[in-house]
Amino acid sequence: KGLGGKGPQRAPRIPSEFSPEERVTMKESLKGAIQIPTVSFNPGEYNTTALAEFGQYIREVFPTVFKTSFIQHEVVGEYSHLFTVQGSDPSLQPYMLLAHIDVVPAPDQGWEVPPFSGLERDGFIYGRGTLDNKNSVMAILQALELLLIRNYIPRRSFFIALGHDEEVSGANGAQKISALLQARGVQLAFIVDEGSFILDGFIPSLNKPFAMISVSEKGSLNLMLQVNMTPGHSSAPPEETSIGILAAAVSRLEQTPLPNMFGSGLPEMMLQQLATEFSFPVNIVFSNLWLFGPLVSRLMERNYITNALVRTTTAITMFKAGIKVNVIPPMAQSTVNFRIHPAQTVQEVLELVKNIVADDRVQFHVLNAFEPLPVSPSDDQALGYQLIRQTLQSVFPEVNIVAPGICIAQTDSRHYAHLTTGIYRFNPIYLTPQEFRSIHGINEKISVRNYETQVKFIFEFIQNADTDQEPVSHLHEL
Ligand SMILES: CCCCCCCC/C=C\CCCCCCCC(=O)N[C@@H](Cc1ccccc1)C(=O)O
Ligand SMILES: [Zn+2]
Ligand SMILES: [Zn+2]
Repeated sequence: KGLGGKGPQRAPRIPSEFSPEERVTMKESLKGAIQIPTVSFNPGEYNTTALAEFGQYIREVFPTVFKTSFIQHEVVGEYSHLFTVQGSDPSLQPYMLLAHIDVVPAPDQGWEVPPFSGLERDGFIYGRGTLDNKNSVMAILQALELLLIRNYIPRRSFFIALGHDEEVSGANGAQKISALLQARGVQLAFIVDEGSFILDGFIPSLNKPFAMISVSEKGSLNLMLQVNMTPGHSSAPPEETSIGILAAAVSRLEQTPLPNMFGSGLPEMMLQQLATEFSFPVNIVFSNLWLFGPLVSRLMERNYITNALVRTTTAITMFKAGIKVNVIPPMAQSTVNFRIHPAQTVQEVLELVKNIVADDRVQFHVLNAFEPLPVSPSDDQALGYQLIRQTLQSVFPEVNIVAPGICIAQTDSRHYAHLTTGIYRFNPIYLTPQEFRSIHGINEKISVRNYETQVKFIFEFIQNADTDQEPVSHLHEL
């Protein structure tokens, strides 16, 4: 399976071995990046001082990247960065590596060390952005810097796009870079972005980690529900108030999960691929989903993470109402954030929601919506997927399970969907459920070892992508 054949004569491969000094520089550079608080608060509302400082910082720590003649660097939307690395063989279709330099806010409360300190403790570097997503920003540039120092010249061109507002929609970063590339007529072989990991301990009876490469991404719908009622004196209240009506409506939504879509796509494919790794009887259950599908589907619902894989989720995220203690509230508003399963559309979700609320007094306002992303290929012919597999095999020989999955959050890659059919969301680092909770949470941290291996992975990946071989089909014997 995978990439085959021996290509024509080419430059010798550069081994992914780093000196002790390089390893120290690598981790210190990441710490410095964490110390710059590139926080996004709201669309258009960022720490612009920090973003500008970050632009200077990468120039300082990756000087070779910035002075190499075959690399063009452009600042887009004021703070995002686009690198065009010109390969020596124009017949090879370019690809793109994505990451984002902004982070979500991190109040000090609850952190073992201040979130923008970048402190190292017990082999871990702490801080906002260590997993989401300065690790990728720095690892991509670090791997390229180290390759260039070793006189590497790529055969296949590639882009590196570093957005500055992914955490608040990507409208000024990724969307502008995407428009620029489209205007230049760029079509990409594939994209690699954040969005999944080598998952360790997510499935109770699976005792080994597995790499989940997300080949699709959930959509979203932010819906504002509003109820207007005539205001008046609270001493003679009406039977129902705008608050009561709206609270009942959102409660109905919370109590009525949208349909379980298990049976229509990727999670089943993932479990089938994992089946042989489980012991009896789980292996039998997962390899016979035609029979045990309903049982597995119910089990998936029980855990809040696997639940997010099988259905469109409903999260009531905002509620606003009332103006004074003794005034019947004229208006109540609530925002509900739906994450749409790839087997559904925005319109279908909207219809379902209206039927659940079933109250004409509730008005619906779509604040914004994004359709789920198409499923990228993960077969033997899929270059991006196969390159990730191949690189995993050499950098993580202990990880022998690779499966396609769904990204339950949204990534900047969605803004580039018209440039390629192959979008792969994968960070080459181990992640436990506890570490998953630290993303946007507290005590986000990365082990120095994990970070070094991420650099190694990208160092290898860039070289692997120089193949001119199309992935070969696996010949099945009859
Ligand atoms: C059986 C196996 C279980 C597997 C479970 C899956 C485990 C999940 C692993 C990784 C998911 C991490 C995702 C990291 C990417 C986070 C990206 C993000 O936060 N995006 C924002 C973007 C956004 C969108 C709209 C407005 C503002 C920001 C998001 O989705 O909210
Ligand atoms: Zn992110
Ligand atoms: Zn994030």
